[in-house]
Amino acid sequence: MMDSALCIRNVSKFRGKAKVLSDVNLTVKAGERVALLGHNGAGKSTLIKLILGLTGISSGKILIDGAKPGSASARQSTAFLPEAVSFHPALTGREQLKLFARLSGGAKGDVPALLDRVGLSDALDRRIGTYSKGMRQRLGLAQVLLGNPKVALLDEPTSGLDPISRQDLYAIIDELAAQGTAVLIASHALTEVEARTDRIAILRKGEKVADDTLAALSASAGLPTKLRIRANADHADEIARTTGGTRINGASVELLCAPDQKMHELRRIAAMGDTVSDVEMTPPRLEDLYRYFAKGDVS
Ligand SMILES: Nc1ncnc2c1ncn2[C@@H]1O[C@H](COP(=O)(O)OP(=O)(O)OP(=O)(O)O)[C@@H](O)[C@H]1O
Repeated sequence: MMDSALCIRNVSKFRGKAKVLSDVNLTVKAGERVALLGHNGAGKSTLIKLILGLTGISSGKILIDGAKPGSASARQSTAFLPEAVSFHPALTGREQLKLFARLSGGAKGDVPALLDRVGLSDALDRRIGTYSKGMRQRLGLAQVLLGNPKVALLDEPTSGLDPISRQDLYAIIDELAAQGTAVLIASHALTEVEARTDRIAILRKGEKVADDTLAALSASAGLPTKLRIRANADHADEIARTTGGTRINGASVELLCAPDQKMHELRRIAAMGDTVSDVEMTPPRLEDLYRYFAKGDVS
């Protein structure tokens, strides 16, 4: 556990008398991309503030590459991209990155190549005041890349961006992880993080209620897979009767089956021979899992 770039152990946080984080454990290894999900007020921002050393831990421990939050070493190892990153509007993208490199001491990199990498080469010498929100987020990520941090904390990095900009941003996040940075992404954008992270952690009312790969969370939640069976000719009624499924239109039958029943059902459908023309399988999505874990459907 201690070899993780980010290690959060039994962390609790009180705000006055209210316990806003309760005994949270979370680790992120070098090169790992972990999504931090949770309802409004679940404690995501508080956890990020604790990692950044902006507010004190009530009990437990956080280590960033072995260093305590807020220490010079931890600050050197950590990068933070807020939801709406802001820079001095009078600086150009090139000036901002050069300034950041100088202020952060060790950051070295080919600034024009980096701005090209994040799709800002045309805006290199334009004032940031003229940048769109997506351009500012890209510049923020360029800054994160330049710092080559051990841990990157990204708070809703794609909020308010168009679909192409979102994809571009995730490609840059992948690159950040590939260079060995441990990436923690706080987000409400379930579909995005489903495809672009290695692990999902879910907070509910300050407690971590899930932390695993999507596949493992699906297995532990035991949520059903949807099978849609398409009938040949007019065999839909017969298929519905045999499987106990529901007719959803003239030619198809829908059936929900538990994970341990899936293979059994598929064999049964295969045995129906030519009455079936096709079967589509839809496993539970992160949205279903999120509802299960975050909304308290856990029994
Ligand atoms: N400075 C503060 N003083 C008192 N209570 C606070 C403070 N900041 C946050 N809280 C409370 O702590 C709890 C967790 O808030 P937090 O902002 O961490 O949630 P979040 O998961 O980031 O929510 P969102 O998705 O809305 O950003 C909430 O009940 C909030 O009201």
